This record gives sequence, C-alpha cells and structure tokens, in this order.
Amino acid sequence: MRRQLRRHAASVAQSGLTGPVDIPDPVREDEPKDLRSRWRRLRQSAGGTVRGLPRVVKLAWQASPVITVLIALSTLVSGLVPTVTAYVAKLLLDAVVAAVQHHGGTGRIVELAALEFGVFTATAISTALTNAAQQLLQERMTLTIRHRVMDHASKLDLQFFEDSQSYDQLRQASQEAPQRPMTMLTSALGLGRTSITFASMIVLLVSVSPLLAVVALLAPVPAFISQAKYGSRGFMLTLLMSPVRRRMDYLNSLVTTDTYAKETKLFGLGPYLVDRFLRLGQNYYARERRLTTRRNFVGTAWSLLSTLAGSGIALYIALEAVAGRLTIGDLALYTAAATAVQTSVQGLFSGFSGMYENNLYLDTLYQFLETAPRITRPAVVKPLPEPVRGHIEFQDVSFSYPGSEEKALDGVSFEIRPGETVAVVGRNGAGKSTLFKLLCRLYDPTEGRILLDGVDLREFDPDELRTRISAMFQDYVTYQGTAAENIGLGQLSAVDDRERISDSAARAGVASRISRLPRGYDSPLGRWFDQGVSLSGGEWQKIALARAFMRDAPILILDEPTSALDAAAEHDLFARLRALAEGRTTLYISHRFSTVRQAEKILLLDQGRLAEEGTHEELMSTGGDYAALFTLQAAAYLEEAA
Ligand SMILES: Nc1ncnc2c1ncn2[C@@H]1O[C@H](COP(=O)(O)OP(=O)(O)OP(=O)(O)O)[C@@H](O)[C@H]1O
Repeated sequence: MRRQLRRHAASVAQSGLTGPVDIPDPVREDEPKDLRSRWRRLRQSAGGTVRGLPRVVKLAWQASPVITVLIALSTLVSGLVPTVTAYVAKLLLDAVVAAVQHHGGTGRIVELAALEFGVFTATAISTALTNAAQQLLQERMTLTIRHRVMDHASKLDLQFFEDSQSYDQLRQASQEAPQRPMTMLTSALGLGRTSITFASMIVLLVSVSPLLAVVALLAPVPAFISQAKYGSRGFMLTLLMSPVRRRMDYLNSLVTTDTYAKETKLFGLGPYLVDRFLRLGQNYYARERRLTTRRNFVGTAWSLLSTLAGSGIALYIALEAVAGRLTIGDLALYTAAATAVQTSVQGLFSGFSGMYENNLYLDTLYQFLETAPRITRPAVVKPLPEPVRGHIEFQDVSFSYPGSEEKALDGVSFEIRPGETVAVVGRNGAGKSTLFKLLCRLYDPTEGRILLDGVDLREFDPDELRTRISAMFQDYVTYQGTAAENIGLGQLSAVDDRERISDSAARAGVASRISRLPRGYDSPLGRWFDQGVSLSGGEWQKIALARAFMRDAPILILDEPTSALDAAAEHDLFARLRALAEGRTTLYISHRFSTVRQAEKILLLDQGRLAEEGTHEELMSTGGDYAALFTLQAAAYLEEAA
C-alpha cells in the first residue's frame, strides 16, 4: 500500500505553487481473486500490524514499568466488565421474576443489587485508573521519544539534513512520530480489551445457548465487511491527502509569516495563494465528503442486515422465554451480549486499522533512529597535534554530493602553509563552499585525501577536529537570543565570559552597535520574543563574525564574510584581517576582488577544478580567468568613477 501511495503522492499538484490542484483517485492494485491469495494478503497485513507492538511495549516498559503493569491489569478488568455486568443483570432479573412469581424472598435481590453496585464501583475505579495511567504514560513516552529523536539528530551527518528525502524522514520523526507509540499502545489495549469482552461474552452465550452464540457471532459480519472496506479506503485517502495538506500548510505560511510578507505583498501574490489554498481545500473536502457519505450510507445498509438478524433472534428468544424454555434473564443477557459482541467486532476492526496506520509512522521513526552517521570516530583515533600548526594539504580531492552524478570538486590539489591567508574565488557553483565543508569534515572526499599537519582528517576524532576550526558559513544562524548569547555560542565553554564576548564583538566591528542597544549585551535579538531588537542584515553578519572570532582556533574559515557589509565595514574588516588572522591559517571566500588581492595565496575554482593558484600579482601576470574577472570588476568601478 505504501508503494502505491508514494506513487500517487508524487503525482499530486507538483510543487504546490502552480499546477493542477486535482487529487487523483487512488488506484487500487488488482484485488486477489482466489481464496488462498486473499488469505495470504490478510496474513501479511495482520503481520504488518502487530509487528510494531513489541517495540512499543518495550518503549512503554522503559518509560515506566509500574504504569505499564497498571494499564495491562486495568485493561483485563475493563475487558471483563461488560460480561460480568450482563451476567449480574441476568441473575438480578431472574431473581426478580422468581420473587414476583413466588411473592416474596427479596434477600437474594438485595445481595445481587449489592454485587451490581460492587461491579459498577470496580468499573468506575478501573476506568479512572486507566485514564490517569494512559495520560501519564503518554507524557513520558512522548518525552522519551522526542529526546531520542533530538539526540540522534544531533549526531547525524550534514548529508542527512541536506538530502530532501532523509530530511522529510526527520521532520516526520520529530513532529508526527512522538505521539504514535502511545496511540499504538492505546489501540492495542483497546484491541485486547475488546477481545476479552468478545471471548467472555461468547463463552457466556454458549452457556445459555450455543446456537445463540453462533448467531451473535455471525450477525455483525456484514457490518464488519463494510467497515473493513471503507475503513481501509479512508486510511488510504488520509495518506494520499497528506502531501496536499502539507501544501496547504505551506501556502498558509507564505501568507501568514513575517519573512514572506514583503514579497507576497510586492508581487501581489496574496489573492493568488489564498485562492490556491481554497481550491485545494475544496478538492480535499469533496473527496472526504464522497467517502464519508458512501461509508455511512453503505455501512448503514449493511448493518441493517445485522440488525435484522439480531432482531429475528431477539424475537425467537422472546418467544422461547414466553414458552418457558428460557428465562427473562436469558433474554436480557442475550440482548446485552448481542450488542456487546457487535460493538466489539467493530472495535476489533478499528483497533486493527489504527494499529496498522500507527505502525507506518513507527516504521519511519525506527528507520530514522537506525540511520547511522557515516562520519564517525575511527577505531584508532589519532590525537590532534598540540598545538595544531594549521598546515593543510588537499591531495587530488574529488567529491560528489550523494545522489548526484556531477563532481562538485574534481581532482583538487593544493597546499596551505601554517598561518597563511588564502582567498578562494570562482563563479557561482564552482565548489568553494563544498571545499570548506570538506575541510570541516562535514563530508568526506569521494576520492583523494585532506591532510592537516600531515595526517588524514579521517584519522582524527571529527568532534575534536572541529574544536580547532572557527568558521562562519554563508547561511549563518541568527539565534533568537541575547547579543551576548549570539556571540558566546561560538565557544560554549566561554558563553558567560563577557570580556571575551566583547573582545570578539570589537574584532567583528559590532561592539559600538551592541553598546547602543537598549540593554547592551543583554538585549534580546530577533522578533520572536518580546522586546527583541531587529538588526539589519549587515549587523547580523557582524554578530555571526564575532561568534566565529570567539574561538581561539588555529584554523579560521570565512565563507563570504562581508557579503552583507557596507563598503566601509568591509574595508575595515579586511584591513584588520591580517591582525585577526595572526598565527592562524585563514581561508575565506569572496566575490569582491578588491578584498581578495591582499591574500597571500589565491585559489580559483572553476566547475570543481582548481583552475589557477598564486598571488594576485602572479595571477594577473598569467592573464588567465582571474585576471579577466578582476579586470571586469575593476572596469565597472572605474567606469562608474569616470
Ligand atoms: N547539498 C547539496 N547537495 C547536492 N548538490 C549540492 C549541494 N550543495 C551544493 N551542491 C552543488 O555543488 C556545486 C558546488 O556548490 P558550492 O555551494 O560549493 O558552490 P560555491 O562555489 O560555493 O557557489 P556560490 O558562489 O554560489 O556560493 C553546485 O553545482 C551545487 O549545485
């Protein structure tokens, strides 16, 4: 079923922004015709349904053994309650009839009434216990799972986050899955409770009349069949609709989120997006309505058959009671039992389908938890040299992103001496950021190797290695925290070290701006929280730079550090870069050649290959691509100046 659904999901309304809003019918696979293959299919889906159960029980046990036992016991009790209640009611009725007929003897009636009171009290207590236990277990299990998901996500490779399929898995695992194990457990408990009621009722009925037991069992079959048919269609529809719902959520966020508001207004997208949302919603509703109406009408027709059979039997029993072959109590018992059996058959079905659906979600959760990071500590860890000198060597390094044929880096070799300042340049998509990611060991090269102080990066502990690198990426984070936190997070151990934080801010050229904030370093930044200060793009970039400067690491990596800075701030930063980079090996990416020329070495990448390497003067004199690009930019400035 999953494969089928995935096929359809892909064909629904493409990107969601344009294209058709129709929702195709789920195409059902050819139904198996012969009995044996039907049986096999039933077994498969039943197997798939209960597969997840042991894992869930284990989770519940880990979350709280006491509550788990309590829930199991109360399930047993509440499963028996309807049968015991029906039986006591029968005894009571029989006693009443006997008393009426013999005019007197109310002692037994009082006893039975007391027993009935006892049963009701036990029911109320067990229901209250079950509810409380379920709520508590829900909280604990959700917490346990969210913690496990978060913990696991924090250990996964960057690749996992940059790949859309696995990222989807993560979203599902963190948003959908945490509630599922408890829902699964609740379904399973419901199933257990219903099974107990069902079995005990049948036993009770057999004791009254085996024929009645058979009839009571057969009467709900038509209703069961219609439930099964429409129930599974409903589930398929829900899954088929999930990409549609996701699209609707996306459209909704485009119109209601601050970051999109500017463009939405400027391009006049509001009415268009609202209209798409509405059309998708109407389509969705129409499908839902069709299924719901059919399910209810056809379901009712089928269950009328059951009602007919049940009423016939009730009449038969009534006549038998009149004839004195059955008691009034038996009549009452049958009525109660027939209703209970019918409800439990429906309960069994919905329990099964609920478990089936939850199991699909659980599969995703476990798949996610089983994903192992590839970039891990080697079996034999080489300790990092003390101190790290920062001698970097790329030896014939090639790299393709997973799932991509193209090489983002292709046979790149170069060497950077300790303490050298290197600029990496090249057109968009040339592979500059990729080179940085490899150096931080966020990915491993597909071919070749990268050496730090003569040792392959893969021989170090990756976490240790990263503590020796300060980096600022192109898509730096703007944390919704105070100015001090935004900077201090660059070196967690010094997050409270105000002196170091203000020193880093000064180096990034943002100290005076922070001092002008209402509460200085304690001012909250960003608009998510009350009284947060909105910074400009360039100011945020300086904060990110300050964060990179927090770490006193031997390697400094800056990916377009001045892309949002004004000309004066950029000039100021590069004028000080020498001092800032003192004693560290520094690599930076920049598209502005005025800032590149002062680097001790320039690497020009072109479509993943290292096309040119040297100082500004050397590259200018060779008259290659660098010289051409430099002249192009310089000419533009000169023209403007002229
Ligand atoms: N996560 C990714 N998955 C697949 N391909 C990627 C990924 N990131 C980048 N690429 C591809 O790798 C190539 C190099 O990208 P990279 O980001 O290294 O370029 P860049 O030189 O930094 O470009 P820019 O100057 O635009 O920042 C591009 O063709 C890009 O499409």
